[in-house]
Amino acid sequence: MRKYVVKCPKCGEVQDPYALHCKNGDALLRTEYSKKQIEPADLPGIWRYIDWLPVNGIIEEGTGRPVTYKSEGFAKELGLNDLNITFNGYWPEKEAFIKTCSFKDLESFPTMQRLIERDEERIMVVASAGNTARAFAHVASITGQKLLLIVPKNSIHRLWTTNDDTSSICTVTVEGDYYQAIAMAEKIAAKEGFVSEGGARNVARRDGMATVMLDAVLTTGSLPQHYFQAVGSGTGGISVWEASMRLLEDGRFGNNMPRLHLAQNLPCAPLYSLWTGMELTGRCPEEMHDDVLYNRKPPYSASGGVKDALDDTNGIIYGITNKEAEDAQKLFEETESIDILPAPGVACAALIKAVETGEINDDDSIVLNITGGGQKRLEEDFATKQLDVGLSVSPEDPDSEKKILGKVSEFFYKGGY
Ligand SMILES: Cc1ncc(COP(=O)(O)O)c(C=O)c1O
Repeated sequence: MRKYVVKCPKCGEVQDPYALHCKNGDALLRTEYSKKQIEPADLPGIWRYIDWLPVNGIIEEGTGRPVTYKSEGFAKELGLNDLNITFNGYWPEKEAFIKTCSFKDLESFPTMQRLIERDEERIMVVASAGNTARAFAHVASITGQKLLLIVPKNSIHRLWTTNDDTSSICTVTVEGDYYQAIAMAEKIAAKEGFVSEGGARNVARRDGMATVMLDAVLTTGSLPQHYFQAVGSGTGGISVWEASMRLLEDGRFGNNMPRLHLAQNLPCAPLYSLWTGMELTGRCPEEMHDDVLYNRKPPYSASGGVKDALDDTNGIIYGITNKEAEDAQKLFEETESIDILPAPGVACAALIKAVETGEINDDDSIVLNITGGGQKRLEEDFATKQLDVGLSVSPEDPDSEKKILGKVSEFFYKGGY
């Protein structure tokens, strides 16, 4: 029996396991695993959840995974009795070993493993506002897979690594925002010799992020009533919804579909705007607490996308101001004694808001996804180095594609391709 099939949730047709689109429409394809009850494996990192990852082997160096623990400090501050934190980052005292300090490693490792299983020789193209690029650079520096990163110029401070060998990574910056980096990456990925990692449409990325809910539920023993996360594309929200469906079918963790509480950073909050119908104006992404949360084209209305996830879970989206996010981040860091990235500060603020508005009760079971943290903690243990930028292009430059292809040829093939 096959370990899994990739199916369209709308038309029900089984598709090629590596397909990114349904032949019959725009739905996000979904993995269906033969094994209906998950058994944690004695493997490092997220591979512990290999039963529900669309891979057959593992990358052993990928030892990071989400770690769930019951909050005391932050919970007490908010008056909550069952707040569980799923921490994605570096915090060895809690056995958290994600060395890029964000949950994007949960996506990059299974995606890379699938490329290996497919004997993929082409150059993988990744567009990112920073944390995703760092996660893909990390795994590529381990496996040696050729990687072209396309990132907005103002995100380069996030492109650091703890690994020495970065010879398989070519980095290009775009003078523009994340959307312009995505648009450029799409053009390059469509050319011969390149492969796109697929973004929200890649089941390996989503099932990798789904391990947040798997870890939370296997640690606490039951599906939570509420799940909080800061979102840009909302892919993490879709992923935990899909994980919850599998856990419901598993049958051992209760009958409760967790309610999604997604949080966006105002005023640059396209998902919040789509969901509320409210028009927002502001200088985006400059005016944000964390610009990794700005995605101008999130997968909202496609079948199996963010809207379906919210509808099915009676979900809610919060609009969070910079001040609210800053205060919440500070409170979390002080009460839990670990540094976190700015993005999860937005999720912390949403949780505070939910308590204040009565969306949740003191005794409700809650999972708070800290999507990134421990960077300061990591710097105590490891030296980090910035990735070199090979080229900078402007989206207005009609020769930008040509320049990127020239750079790639020089970087990987010494100009000979
Ligand atoms: C730390 C962190 N949290 C949350 C998000 C939002 O994730 P998504 O765009 O999948 O919704 C990102 C995106 O890059 C991130 O880096």
